[in-house]
Amino acid sequence: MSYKLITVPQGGSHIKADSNGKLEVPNNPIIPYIEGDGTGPDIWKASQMVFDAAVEKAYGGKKKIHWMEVPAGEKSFNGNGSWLPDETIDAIKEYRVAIKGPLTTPVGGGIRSLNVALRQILDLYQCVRPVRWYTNVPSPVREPQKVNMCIFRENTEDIYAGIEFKAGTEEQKKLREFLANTLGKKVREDSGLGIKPISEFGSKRLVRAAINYAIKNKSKNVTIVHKGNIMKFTEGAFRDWGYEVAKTEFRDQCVTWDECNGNPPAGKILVKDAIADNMFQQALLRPDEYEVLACTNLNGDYLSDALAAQVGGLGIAPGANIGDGYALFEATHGTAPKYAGQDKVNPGSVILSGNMMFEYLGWNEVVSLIEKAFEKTLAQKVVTYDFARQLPGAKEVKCSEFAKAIISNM
Ligand SMILES: NC(=O)C1=CN([C@@H]2O[C@H](COP(=O)(O)OP(=O)(O)OC[C@H]3O[C@@H](n4cnc5c(N)ncnc54)[C@H](OP(=O)(O)O)[C@@H]3O)[C@@H](O)[C@H]2O)C=CC1
Ligand SMILES: O=C(O)CCC(=O)C(=O)O
Ligand SMILES: [Mg+2]
Repeated sequence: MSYKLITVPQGGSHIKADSNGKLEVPNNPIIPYIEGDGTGPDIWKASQMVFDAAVEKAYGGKKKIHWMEVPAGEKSFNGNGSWLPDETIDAIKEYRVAIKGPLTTPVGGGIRSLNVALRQILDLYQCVRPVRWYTNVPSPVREPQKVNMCIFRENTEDIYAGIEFKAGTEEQKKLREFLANTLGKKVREDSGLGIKPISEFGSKRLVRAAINYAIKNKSKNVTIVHKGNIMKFTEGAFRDWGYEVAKTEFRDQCVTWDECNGNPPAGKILVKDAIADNMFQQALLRPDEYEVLACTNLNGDYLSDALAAQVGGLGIAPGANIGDGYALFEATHGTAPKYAGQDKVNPGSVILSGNMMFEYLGWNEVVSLIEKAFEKTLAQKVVTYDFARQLPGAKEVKCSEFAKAIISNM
């Protein structure tokens, strides 16, 4: 495909998929990236430095990523008048695997989230966010080493579908009148209205992905997180469809809580559920009893930041948006705008998101190099401001310096 806004790097090749959907990764893949808004450019620069150094170190020049910038967000709007050009979507589809920095979403008006739009348009239905603790990282809990969970957040539905009507508008009036006259449900005249779609298809494919991950990683349990006592036909249905997947598609591998009273036979994955508010306290009080969490979109969003806090904060919270044959890696956090341009924030989040990308590509030598060098740098107490402010004896470094320290530890 030819592009007007995007320069395709010379010397790179496409990542392809075979007829079973298995990725075929060349030694010189072209990988699209979005540097992001706010602190995005600082973090991206630092992360890219680490990725290139790790690939060079692991393969001595035999493999190399050909990075291809694709426009999105403020930089794109200022350059070409579009927040999210079609070319960006086309390029991510064409090249299959991409990585991005955070993009700003205004509150209460203005454009809808570009981050959410990318997930929906590309049908990246799994938001995968692993949460674990690293030695020396300051944490507000006594035993952060007990936190080792992976959030699977449904990424395309729920209130993120963007079906909302502002109070005082003609659309709101029509919907309110329909609710009152046809369905007998009255809401206050001055209400904003939102619709929360949760489908059987969307719920089942997310829970299926979570259970497959649990099988692959030998996890002992999968918890379906929902608010089904209050939102019976959305959150409650998510729970029921989740159990249905476990019982019908993974009968040999899973046992549900009800079937074994919480004591699964050896070798079986325990599938249980938790009402979301309880899940937040369970995560603090009994974190080691939870490994994989399958969540609706909003619950997963809230839980992501809360769990990240338990292991030190958003500065090292990685993530991936994954669909069938396509993936877009990105940190859990946003643009942290007050630190923009200061070369200050922790790039660990994007570095670890990149490491999830290398795992997805099967470049395991790079994964291991980055992981070990990252751990070693933290062990030396060389950290950015977020950890330095709570870590006695720490050496505080800038975002770029943290990246250089990781490279020197490879
Ligand atoms: N996927 C995406 O692109 C996302 C985009 N956003 C968007 O980002 C914007 C800002 O959102 P906001 O709610 O402030 O949340 P942010 O995640 O941007 O920041 C919240 C706080 O988290 C800490 N933090 C975030 N990133 C880092 C980092 N790399 N290193 C160290 N600390 C970090 C900072 O804490 P402290 O102040 O304590 O130093 C920061 O003030 C909004 O427009 C929002 O919509 C939000 C989430 C995801
Ligand atoms: O798109 C946004 O601005 C926020 C998204 C978000 O918080 C998330 O995906 O965790
Ligand atoms: Mg969030």
